[in-house]
Amino acid sequence: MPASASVLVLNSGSSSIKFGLFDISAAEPVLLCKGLLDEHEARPRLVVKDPAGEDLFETRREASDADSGHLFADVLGFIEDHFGKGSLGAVGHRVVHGGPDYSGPVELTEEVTAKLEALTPLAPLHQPRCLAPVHTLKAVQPALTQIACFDTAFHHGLAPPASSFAIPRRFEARGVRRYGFHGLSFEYVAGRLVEIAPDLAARRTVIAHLGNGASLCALRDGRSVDTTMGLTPLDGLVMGTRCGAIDPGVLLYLQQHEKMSVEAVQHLLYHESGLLGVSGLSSDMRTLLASREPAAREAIDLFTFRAAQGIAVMANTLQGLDCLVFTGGIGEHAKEIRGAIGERLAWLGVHIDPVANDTARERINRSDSAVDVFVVPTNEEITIARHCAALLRKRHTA
Ligand SMILES: Nc1ncnc2c1ncn2[C@@H]1O[C@H](COP(=O)(O)OP(=O)(O)O)[C@@H](O)[C@H]1O
Ligand SMILES: CC(=O)OP(=O)(O)O
Ligand SMILES: [Mg+2]
Repeated sequence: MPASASVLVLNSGSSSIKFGLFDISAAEPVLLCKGLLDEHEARPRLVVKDPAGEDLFETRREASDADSGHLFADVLGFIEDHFGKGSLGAVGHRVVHGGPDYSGPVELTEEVTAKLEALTPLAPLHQPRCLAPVHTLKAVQPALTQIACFDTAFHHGLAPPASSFAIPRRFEARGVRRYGFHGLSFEYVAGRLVEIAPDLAARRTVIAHLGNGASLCALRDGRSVDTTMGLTPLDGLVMGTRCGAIDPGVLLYLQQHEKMSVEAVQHLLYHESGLLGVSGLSSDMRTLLASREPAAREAIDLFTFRAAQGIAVMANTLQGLDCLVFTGGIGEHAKEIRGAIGERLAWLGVHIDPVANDTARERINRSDSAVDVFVVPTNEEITIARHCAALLRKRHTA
């Protein structure tokens, strides 16, 4: 491989840290290997697989190594051993919040990194996890180019009224508005839709990204015109441990009557709510689907009720619905959830074919469905690799 021809992509989500190494010497990035940094086990683990999913490498850290940052350095070591010294041209990071200033990828200088760290109160579950590896990798290889790609960027064109909150306007001027997240996923899925169903791609589409975090995006002409997450990734749908949209009076009540501190309310809403809070069992949809506990069923019902409700709201923004796409861990794998959401939306002309839904091979609607329904596996990592490759090329030709 030519020197500096690859990009390492890190995707730090709320429940997982995934990565991919891409060759960017051709127009379209090619996956060389992928992996997972697993912090949930007693000893943090790094697993690297080839593009087909066969194991290439695995290492574990001591339990005392509470900071899994060392694992990022292990990834660099693996790349040097396997692909040669100097083969890595840059690292691309998924950064959840880009704030008002960033509508596209940006190089992570110290100034930019500090600016993004200041946004931590707006994404406390994600922003520190996204930015921690920037420091670790800088300490190991100070000369390495690091690039941030934002969840918020895809929604940068959101305009009032979709982007506005009904509070005095002076707050909007200070950046208090709907930003929206999961943009790297929506961008990828919108691109795939152009390939799968070119006649539909410009039409009224809702993409349902249902993972540990969950949100909806309404697209017209492939662009975001509304979304369920807001200033923070707490708004909108029921999530693994997040509450989604909630009467803001509840927050006041918890502070005034339950005497909870701001930090305690933040912890409750980000870490203890959602599927976990309602079921009292788990934030993981697989566990809930396998459970016979009534509380698990109640959590699932609330999840599908609110997802269907949100899709109807997005359809109203679009003044109709032509196409519905499921993605994310739950959207791609949980046929029961897709089926239940479809049933709640039958009045809107959503009719899912049970056999196609079982196999989840792209199109899953019945032939008499007014709405075309698809399952499209997301790929935030390749979206980041594409952005990094474009930025590096621009820098080269500048
Ligand atoms: N086969 C499956 N059936 C049902 N749910 C699944 C399945 N596989 C993954 N999930 C769910 O997907 C969610 C994680 O989604 P994912 O998009 O991978 O997370 P993240 O938001 O961390 O990127 C979990 O709730 C998990 O239970
Ligand atoms: C923004 C967000 O909620 O991301 P994730 O689903 O990866 O937690
Ligand atoms: Mg995710």
